[in-house]
Amino acid sequence: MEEQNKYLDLLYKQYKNKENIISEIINLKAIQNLPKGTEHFVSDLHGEFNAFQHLLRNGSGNVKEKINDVFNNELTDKEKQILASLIYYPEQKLKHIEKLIDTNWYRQTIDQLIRLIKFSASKYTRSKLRKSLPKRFSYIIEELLYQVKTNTDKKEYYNQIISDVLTLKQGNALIIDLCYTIQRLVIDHLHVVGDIYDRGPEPDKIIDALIDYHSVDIQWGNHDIIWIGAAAGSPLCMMNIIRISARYNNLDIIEDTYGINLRPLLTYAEKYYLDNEAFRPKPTPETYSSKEELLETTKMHQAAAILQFKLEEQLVQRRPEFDMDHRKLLSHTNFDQLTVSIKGKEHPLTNTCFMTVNPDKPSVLTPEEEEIIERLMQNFIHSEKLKRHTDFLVKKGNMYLVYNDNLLIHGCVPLNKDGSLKEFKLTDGSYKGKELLDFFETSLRKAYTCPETYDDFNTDLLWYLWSGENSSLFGKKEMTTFERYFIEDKSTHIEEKNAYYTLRENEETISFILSEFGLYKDDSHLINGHTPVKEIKGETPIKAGGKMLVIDGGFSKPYQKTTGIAGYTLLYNSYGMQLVAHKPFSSVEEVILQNDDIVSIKRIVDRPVERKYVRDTTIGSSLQGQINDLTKLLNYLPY
Ligand SMILES: O=P(O)(O)OC[C@H]1O[C@](O)(COP(=O)(O)O)[C@@H](O)[C@@H]1O
Ligand SMILES: [Mn+2]
Repeated sequence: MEEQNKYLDLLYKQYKNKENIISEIINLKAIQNLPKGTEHFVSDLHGEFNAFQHLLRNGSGNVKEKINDVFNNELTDKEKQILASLIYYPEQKLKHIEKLIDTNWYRQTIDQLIRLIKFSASKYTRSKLRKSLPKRFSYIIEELLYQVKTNTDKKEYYNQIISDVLTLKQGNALIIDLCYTIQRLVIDHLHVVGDIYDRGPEPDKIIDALIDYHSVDIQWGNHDIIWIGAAAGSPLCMMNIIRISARYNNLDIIEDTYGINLRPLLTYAEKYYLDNEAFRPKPTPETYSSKEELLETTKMHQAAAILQFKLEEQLVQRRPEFDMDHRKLLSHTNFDQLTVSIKGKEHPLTNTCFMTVNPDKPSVLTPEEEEIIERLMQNFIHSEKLKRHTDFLVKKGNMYLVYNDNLLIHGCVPLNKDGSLKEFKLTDGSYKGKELLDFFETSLRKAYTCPETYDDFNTDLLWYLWSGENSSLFGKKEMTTFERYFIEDKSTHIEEKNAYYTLRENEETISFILSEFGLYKDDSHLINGHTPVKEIKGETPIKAGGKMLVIDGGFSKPYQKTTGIAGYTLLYNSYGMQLVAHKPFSSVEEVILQNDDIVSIKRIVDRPVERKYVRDTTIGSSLQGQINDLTKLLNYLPY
C-alpha cells in the first residue's frame, strides 16, 4: 500500500493538477478508440538496400492503395501511377519533369498531396500527426490540412499561402516534404524479421535507414547474429563474415564501410593460395575492376574458409556439450589421399587448398595466422561504425517478439518429429521452446558486453546460433559449408531441416507453439522468415490454415532464381492481414522514367469479423495500464 502511494505521489508530480490528469485520461481513451495503425513486416533483406528502400517508400503498395481510395474515378490509372512515383522519389521525379510543370501543376499537386495526407492521417490523433510533419513547413502544412473548403474568406487565404510558397520558389521543397509525410503516415510500425546482412551489397545502408525510421523492431536472423558475434569478439563469427563477404564479392563492406584493414589477410592469402574455381566469388562481373581483383578475392576467400574451419574445430573441441564432433571435418580428412570421411563414407575432395593445414594437428593455427586473427579481431571490435550498427541491432532486436497477438521468429522453434519441443541439453541445464529462445537471448546479450573475451561459453554460443542443431535461427541439422566447397557429390550438401519445417503446415502444431508463447486467441499468427518460399514449385507462404505465414521471398538477388519472385511482405491494418508478393525491383530510374513499380500482388490472409482498434493491441494494453493508474490517482487525491 505504502509502495503504491509513493508511486501515486510521484505520478502526481508529473501531472501537477487534477485538470491535467483528467485531460490525459480523456486523451488516452480517445487514442484507444482509434483504428489500429498499420504494421509492415519484412524479412531476409540480405543487403538489398535499393529494393528495401523502395518498399519503405511505397509501403508495400499501401501508398498506391490510398491513391486509389482518394482519387478513385477522379484520376486515370496513368495519372495515379505518376502521382505514386512522385510520392516515392520526389526529388528525382521533380527533376525529371522540371520542364513540363507550371504553377497550375504545383497548385493541383499540392492539393492532391494534402488530400492524401488528410486521408492517411485519419487514423491518428492531431498530436501524432503534428509530430509526423516535417519541421520546416509544419505551420503551412497544418494550415492547409485544416482548411475548410466552403469558407470563401479562408480559401483566399490558402490560395495566398500557396502563391507565396511558389513566389519564394519553395514549391519543390514543400512537395518533397509532403511526399515524405505520406510515406511516413501509411506505415505506423515496421517489423524486420531477420537477416539484414550478407550476400547483398549494402546492409549498412539498410541499418542506417532503420536507425532513422520512426518505429521499428527487429527479430535477429542467423546472418545478423554473425555480425553481432564479430563485434562481440568471436573470431569464428568474424572469419565467417569475411568468408561470406568474399564469396559474394562484398569485401568493400568490411574495408570501406566499416574501415577494417584487410591488408594483412590479403598479404597472407597471396603467400599461400592460388586461383581456385570453387572459391571464385559469385558472379557479378560488372563489379570487378580487374582480373587481379578477382584473383585477390578468390585467395582471401580460401584463406578465410580454412581459418574458419580451423577455428570451428577448436570450438567444437572445447564445447563437447554442443555435440558438434561430426563437424570436425579437417580431422576427418586424409591429406595424402585427399579424401574425407563423413558418416562412415569416404569422399574424394576437389579444389582443395590445405597449404597451411598441419595434417597431424589440423586445427592448429600457425603463429602468423594467430597474429592476423588477433589484428583483425581488434579492428572489428574497435570499428566505430560497426559498433554503432550492432549496438542498434542489439538494442532494437530480440530472438522473438510477441506483438499484437502474433509471434515473430526468424527461423523456428526446434521440434522433435512427434511435434514435441526439442531439448537442448547443456551441462548446467536443458532448454526447450520459449525458455530456449530466452536462454539464447540472455547469452547473446552477455557475450556482447565482453568483446575482449573470445572463447567464453556465451561467445561460443553465438556460433552455435549460426550453425547448431538446436538453434532457433538455423533450424537445420548441420551446415555443410566444407562439403559445398570440396565435395562434388551433391548429396553431401543437403542440410536436413528440423521437423518444424514439415510440421508447421499443421494448424495444431502452430497453435501448440503459439500457446507456448502465451498466445491462445484464434486470430494469432506465427510469422517466419529464413526459408525462401519457392513459388515456382508451387509452395505457398500461407500455411496451417492461415495461422503460419512465411515472408522470406528472397530479396536476395542470387536467390531469386529459386523463388521466382522478389519477396513477400506483410501488412496488418485494422481490417486484417494482407500478404504482398513483389516482382524483382529493377531500379529507381525505371520507377521515375516509366512510373513503373514492383507490381505487388496482394492476398488477403484473413479479415477479422470486427475491425481492430488501438485498445485491442499491445500498445493499447499499455495505454490501458496508464488509464488505470491515472484513474487510481484521481480517486487517491483528497479533493
Ligand atoms: O548459398 P550459400 O552462400 O552457399 O549459403 C548457403 C548457406 O546459407 C544458409 O542457407 C544460411 O543462410 P540463410 O539463413 O539465408 O538460409 C546455410 O544453411 C547454407 O549452408
Ligand atoms: Mn536466415
